[in-house]
Amino acid sequence: MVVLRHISVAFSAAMAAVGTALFIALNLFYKRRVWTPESDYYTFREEEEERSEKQVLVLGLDGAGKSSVLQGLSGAGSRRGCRPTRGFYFISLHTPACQLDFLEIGGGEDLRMYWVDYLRRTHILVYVVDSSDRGRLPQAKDELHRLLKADTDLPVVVLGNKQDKPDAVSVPELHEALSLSSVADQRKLFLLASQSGSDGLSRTCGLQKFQDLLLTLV
Ligand SMILES: Nc1nc2c(ncn2[C@@H]2O[C@H](COP(=O)(O)OP(=O)(O)OP(=O)(O)O)[C@@H](O)[C@H]2O)c(=O)[nH]1
Ligand SMILES: [Mg+2]
Repeated sequence: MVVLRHISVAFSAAMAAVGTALFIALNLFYKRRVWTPESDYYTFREEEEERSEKQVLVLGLDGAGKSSVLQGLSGAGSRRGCRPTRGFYFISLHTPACQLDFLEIGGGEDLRMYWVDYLRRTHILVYVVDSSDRGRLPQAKDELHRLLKADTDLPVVVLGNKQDKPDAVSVPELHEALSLSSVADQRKLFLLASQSGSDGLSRTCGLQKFQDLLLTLV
């Protein structure tokens, strides 16, 4: 009986020792996986990047005023007669909430086929229309609807640009010409008037208002 009791005590002690060792090993492993300063730092960086950099894709027919709008936003002021964008134009805006990365792709016919490829990585689409180019409004509408079909969720801000021109169509006319009423029920869609000469954007839709709207949408 005494021998059996000794064996039982020894067995219990051995089990307790194995359990403790297992507990310490698991604890160390778990801590190393989750709590090392490095993993903490990378998790923080991923969250930080996720939170702080938002992509805004800027599209529209050639000559609509995309680069001029972006120059106005960047504070550089719009250079009248700036050159057509032959590829990309990029600016970043630093706001207290996040960094807005604007990417314009040129509106020339040869570049439009690439537009849809950039929808996937963007948070908002800004579509610029020359309100005074009445002859090309149907084309601007077709290109816009092609993009809307390719991405059915993306928030969209349409800028009816060149409102300073005497022959510019009004915002309600533009709404009609671009067939926006059907779209507005399906996604977040805004139509703003703009003019992008010197401080033009701040005079019409308002730089701060435009920026605030983008920040609510990202
Ligand atoms: N009157 C007037 N002219 C504008 C306005 N915005 C742009 N422009 C002029 O329109 C022309 C074309 O402007 P851009 O900004 O180069 O047009 P874009 O859409 O970037 O054109 P691409 O790069 O070729 O796709 C330039 O001569 C601008 O100065 C505006 O609000 N009013
Ligand atoms: Mg341009």
